Amino acid sequence: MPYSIPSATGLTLLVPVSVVALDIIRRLVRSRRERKGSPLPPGPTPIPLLGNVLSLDTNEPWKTYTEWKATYGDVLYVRLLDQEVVILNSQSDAVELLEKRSRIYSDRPFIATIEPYGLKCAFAFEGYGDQWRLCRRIFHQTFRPDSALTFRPMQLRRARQMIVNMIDDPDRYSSHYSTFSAAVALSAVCDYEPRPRNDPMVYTVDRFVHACVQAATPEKAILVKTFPFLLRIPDWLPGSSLKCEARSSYEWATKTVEDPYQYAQKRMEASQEPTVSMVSDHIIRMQKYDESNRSKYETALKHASASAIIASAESTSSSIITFTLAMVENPHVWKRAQTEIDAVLGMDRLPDFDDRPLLPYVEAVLRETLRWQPVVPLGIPHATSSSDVYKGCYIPKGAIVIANSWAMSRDETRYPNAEQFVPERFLTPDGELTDDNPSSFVFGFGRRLCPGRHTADASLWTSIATMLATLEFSLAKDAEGKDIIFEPKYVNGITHQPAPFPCRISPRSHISKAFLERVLAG
Ligand code: HEM
Repeated sequence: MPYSIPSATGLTLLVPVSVVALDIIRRLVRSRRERKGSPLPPGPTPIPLLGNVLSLDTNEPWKTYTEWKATYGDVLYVRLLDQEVVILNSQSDAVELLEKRSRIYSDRPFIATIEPYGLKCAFAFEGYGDQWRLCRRIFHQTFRPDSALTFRPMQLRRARQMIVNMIDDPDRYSSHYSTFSAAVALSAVCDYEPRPRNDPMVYTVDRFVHACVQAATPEKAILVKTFPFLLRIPDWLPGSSLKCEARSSYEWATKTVEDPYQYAQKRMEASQEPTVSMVSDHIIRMQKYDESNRSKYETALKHASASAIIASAESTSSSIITFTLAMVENPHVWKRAQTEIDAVLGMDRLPDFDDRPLLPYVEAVLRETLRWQPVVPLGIPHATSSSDVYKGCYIPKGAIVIANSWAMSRDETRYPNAEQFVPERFLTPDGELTDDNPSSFVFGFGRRLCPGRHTADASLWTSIATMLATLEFSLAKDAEGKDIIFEPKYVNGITHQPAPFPCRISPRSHISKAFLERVLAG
C-alpha cells in the first residue's frame, strides 16, 4: 500500500480526536478503579470510546431510554463518549435518589452548549452552590404559593385577552400562546404589560428560546463537547453555522436578561408610587449591601428574572400547543368539557378560579395534557456530587442523572393505552378526580423541583378552562372543503412541543369579541 502523507485537514482533526480519546480512556480507567468491583447499573453494551452514542436517537432520546427500560430495567446506565449517565425510568427511583438523597443528587452537569448559547443566565443550569441558592431564594420570594396567588387576576385577564386575539387572528395561535405565557412572567418580574400582539419584549424572549432550546441537552451538546474548536472557526469556513447560531442565541440572551431589568429600573425612577415586581422589590433590598455584594446580588436577580421569563414562556406555551393538538384530534373531549362548563357556569360568564373544584373533567383534561406529551420529557439533568450505591449498583461521582418523565408517562400499568389522550383515566366511575396527578413527576424532583410550578399550574388551568369555555377546535379544510389530515411533528430539545399544525379554531356560537371585551372591561 502506498504511504500517504496526511492532509492538513486530516491532521487538524487528528489532534483533537486523539486528545478526546486519551481523556476518555483516562477517565474510564479511573472510574473502574473507584468502583472496586461494584457493578454499574445495567445498560446497553458501549462501544470503545464512543460508548452508546450511536444507538441513541439524539432527537428524541427519551424514546430510546424508554425502549431500553424493557431490556435493562428502571435504572439504567449509558455512556455518551466519556460522560456517564444514569437514567431513572420510574417515579419511585427518582424520588428515592433525587429527593431522599438530594444531598448527593442536586448538582447540574457541564453541558458544552450552555455557556456559548447564553444559557448561563438561567439558574436551572447553575451548579449546586451559593450562586444557585441566592437565585433560587430570590425566585422563591416572588413565585412561592402564597405570592403566586396574587397573579391570578392578571392570569385570568391575560387568558381572556388571548381569546380575543384568537378570534381576531386564529391562524397565529402559537404566537398568542407565547404572548400569554411571556406576559404572565413579565408582569411578575418587572410589571411589564406586553401589547396583545407583536410585542418587542415577547419577540426577544421568543427568539432566544427558539435559538437555544434545541441545543441545551447533553445528547445534542456532544458535538460541541468533542470539537470545541467549532465555536472558534472563522465565519467564512464551512462548519461555522454552529458558531453563528450560538452567537445569535447569546445576543438574544443578553437582551432577555437586560431589557426587563432596565424597564423595571426606569419605571422605579419615573414613578412617584412604589412599583411592585420581583426586580423592583429586590433593587430596594439590594441597597443595604456593600458594593461587591450588591454586584453579586444584582447578577443573581437578573438571572432569577431571566429564568422565570424563559421557563414560563417556553413550557407554558408548549403545554397549550399540546392541549390544542389534543383537542383537534379528540373533539369528543372539548365537547364533554363544554357540557360540564355550561352546566356549572351557564352561558353568560367565563370560568374563574373559584369554579375550579366544580369542574373535575376540565381538571382531568389539564392532567392528561401534562401526561400525554410531557413538555420537559427528560427534566433538566441532575448530576451527582459524590459517588453512591443504589440497589447494589455503583453510581459514579459526576454522573448525569436523568429522571425520564416520558417513561413515567408511558407506564402501561398506570396509564393503559398511554399514547391515547384519555382524560377519563383521572376520573373515578362517579366522575370524581383520582389521586393520580402527573404533576408529581413532570415538574422534576428534589431540591431542583420546578419552583414555578404553582404559577404554571394556574396559567395552564386558566388558559385551558377559558379556551374550552369559548372556542371550538377542528381540522382545517382545504380549498375543496375537505379536512386536512396531518401527522403531528414535534420540535425537540430540552423541551418537546408539537410543531405548528393546520387547524381551525373558532368561537362558540354564543361567544363574540364584543362579549369578551365587555368581560375584560368590567
Ligand atoms: C408546564 C409548565 C412547566 C413544566 C412542565 C416545568 C418543568 C420543570 C422541570 C422538569 C424542571 C427541572 C426540575 C429538576 O431539575 O428536577 C424545572 C425547573 C425549573 N422551572 Fe419549571 N416547568 C414549568 C413551568 C415553569 C414556570 C412557569 C416557571 C417560572 C415562573 C418555571 C421555572 C423553573 C425554574 C427557575 C427551574 C430551575 C430550578 C432549579 O434548577 O433550581 N417553570 N421546570
